[in-house]
Amino acid sequence: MLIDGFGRNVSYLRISVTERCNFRCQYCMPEKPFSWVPKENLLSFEELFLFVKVAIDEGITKIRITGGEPLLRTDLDKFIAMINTHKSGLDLALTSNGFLLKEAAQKLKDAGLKRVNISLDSLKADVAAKMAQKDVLHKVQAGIDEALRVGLKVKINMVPIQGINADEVLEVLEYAKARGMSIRFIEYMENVHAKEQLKGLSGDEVQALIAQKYAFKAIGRQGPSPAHLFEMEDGYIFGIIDPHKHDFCEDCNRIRLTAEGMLIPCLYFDEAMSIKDAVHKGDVAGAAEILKEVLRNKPEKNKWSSDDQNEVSSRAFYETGG
Ligand SMILES: Nc1nc2c(ncn2[C@@H]2O[C@H](COP(=O)(O)OP(=O)(O)OP(=O)(O)O)[C@@H](O)[C@H]2O)c(=O)[nH]1
Ligand SMILES: C[S@@+](CC[C@H](N)C(=O)[O-])C[C@H]1O[C@@H](n2cnc3c(N)ncnc32)[C@H](O)[C@@H]1O
Ligand code: SF4
Ligand code: SF4
Repeated sequence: MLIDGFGRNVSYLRISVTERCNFRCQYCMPEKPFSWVPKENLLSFEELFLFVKVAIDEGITKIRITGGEPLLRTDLDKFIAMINTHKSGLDLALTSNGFLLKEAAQKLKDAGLKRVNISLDSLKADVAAKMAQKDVLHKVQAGIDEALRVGLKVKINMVPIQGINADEVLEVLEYAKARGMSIRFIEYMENVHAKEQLKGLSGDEVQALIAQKYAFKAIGRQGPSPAHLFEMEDGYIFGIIDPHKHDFCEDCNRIRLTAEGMLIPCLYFDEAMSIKDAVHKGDVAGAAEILKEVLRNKPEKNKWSSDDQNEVSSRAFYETGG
């Protein structure tokens, strides 16, 4: 079992397999030109796998592959199969923008992937194009359809931004509901890489929009997940991730590994330690020691709820994988 410095049980590893992305979302990496391709000193899947085995042995039971856009990394299905073959029964999931999913879904499912969380910020082609700075909607919807068709569990993530897609909360909720998918509305988390002056909808504002049409009641959180859940009268459940109001850090169960091997204890802060040398050398004991050291230093909580408006995270979501 992995216990951090605040007594929290850490059982969830998020692995970002690349910083690269085929979108330029306003809230994530809007200023990078599409021609920008970060020079990544990527860990190979074999090196990542060595760490994954260490982490599983120490108590990790949930693994999420993210990015950047993880589907840009060739042979991702093979990496997923390596993990699944090593240990079945893991909660093995992916977070993707969905653009390349139509082609990949069947292979990922066959490799052992169980769930995929897909970002869908709008159902209007022009609004989706404004958010991602690229014409994406048609391909994303095709990716969603295919993921459902092959039997993956699909969850939708939406980040409502005032003046862009905030008026579509109900439509996206109904789209997800009609297809039997969960949905979470995520408050925009300020960080220095996002477009300046973006204003996200608060969780309370999202609730008020949904309440105009539907009755629902709060049912709390499910385990250590950051989403607060709400149940509609017909039993459909949606979630809201609102770090500005709620301190879900108190039972945080997660750590993050970047594509270059930085082990990050918290989404908000810059602190990290590298596992690169250890995995290059195949040093299992060294990798386990770094994991424990990072956990000893895991911060208590983020600062998005701070009253200080100058508190902005400098951690890039596309590096950490969100
Ligand atoms: N502040 C904060 N936000 C988080 C954290 N984990 C996830 N989020 C937010 O939720 C977004 C989507 O997370 P996902 O990649 O779908 O993963 P997840 O919420 O763990 O998904 P499930 O396993 O399905 O519950 C992230 O990109 C963040 O914006 C966290 O530890 N802290
Ligand atoms: C960094 S992306 C990586 C995976 C994939 N490219 C995608 O978009 O789903 C993971 C999640 O982070 C969320 N995200 C990115 N920047 C964010 C921000 N500033 N505030 C809140 N969520 C953010 C996205 O909406 C997405 O759901
Ligand atoms: S949120 Fe995901 S899809 Fe959008 S730019 Fe960031 S990494 Fe790419
Ligand atoms: S902000 Fe940091 S401490 Fe809070 S839930 Fe996210 S990773 Fe955990």
